[in-house]
Amino acid sequence: MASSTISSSSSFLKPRQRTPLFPAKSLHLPRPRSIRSIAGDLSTSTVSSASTPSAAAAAEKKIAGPVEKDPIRLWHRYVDWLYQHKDLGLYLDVSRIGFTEEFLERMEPRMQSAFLAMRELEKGAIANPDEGRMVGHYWLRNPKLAPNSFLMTQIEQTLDTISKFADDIIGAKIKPPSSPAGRFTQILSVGIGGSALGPQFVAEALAPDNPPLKVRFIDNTDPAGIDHQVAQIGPELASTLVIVISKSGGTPETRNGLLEVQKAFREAGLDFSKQGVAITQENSLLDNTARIEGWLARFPMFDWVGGRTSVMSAVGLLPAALQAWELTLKRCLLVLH
Ligand SMILES: O=P(O)(O)OC[C@H]1O[C@](O)(CO)[C@@H](O)[C@@H]1O
Repeated sequence: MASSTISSSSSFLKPRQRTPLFPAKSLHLPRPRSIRSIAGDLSTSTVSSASTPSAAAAAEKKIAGPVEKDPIRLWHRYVDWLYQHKDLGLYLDVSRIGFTEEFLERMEPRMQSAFLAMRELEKGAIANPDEGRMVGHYWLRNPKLAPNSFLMTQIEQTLDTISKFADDIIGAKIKPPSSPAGRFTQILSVGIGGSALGPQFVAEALAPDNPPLKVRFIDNTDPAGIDHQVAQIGPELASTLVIVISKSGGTPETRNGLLEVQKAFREAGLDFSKQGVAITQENSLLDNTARIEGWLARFPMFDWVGGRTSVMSAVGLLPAALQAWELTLKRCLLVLH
């Protein structure tokens, strides 16, 4: 989501003479609902901010006008208010929602302050005050949007490292030490919640039918589930790349999965460190474990990327690259951007 698109609302939402409220790409399409239910929501939000029942009723009148029934007036309202985003092929008809002009005027300052907050957020404001963090996952899709050159370089260098590592794994320049296949054939992804959803999305939605490395997931702490995955891998454990993903690096469920997998490696007489990869924040427990044990590779998870929005970080892109998603990583970023 580029700043330029957040703030440039005016060309998209009619009427063009009025001050537009909804910017092109910040609109979230509601589920199809009846006009009355939407108008009802508007009334409810007003009621909650009004102090007395009569004040609430008055405010309700101002915000939610009657839904237009007259076909000519409705047509003009439609022409005025049809929202079009030609690039996205998106049309949204808000004309049948019973909002009034006064409602729009009252909302304008609130919307402008929301846009301002969004612009600030994109420029790197601390948007997560509890943890003192920026929120910048969209910089991953276009590093030039990052608020400073350090972050931009960090994103670009990580991309290059992911590309090279994936090429080396697929091209068998980096091999598992004891595999009869002489190359990695499987990925076992260990991580839960936000650290599993991105790789699962990539595997389900983007990977080709027969990727060079097939992927399996340990995404909860169920011992039977973990055993099941390990048993299904069987002798191919010797050619399995284990990617352990945890932003915090300390999630107990993920650590349980890791310990179980490491036990399976020991029992099979395999050296886990030659097949283990960590994706985590620098200096986390997982990062330190991987560094001290000398794992095959470590990739960063930036503190300004939330788990559930991490698919365009190493969390999603390393599995994507290893499954040879047909586009190169940079092209894929371009497409998603
Ligand atoms: O990536 P981490 O730090 O292991 O965190 C995993 C946990 O964090 C979340 O992604 C978000 O809180 C949860 O879904 C999950 O339980």
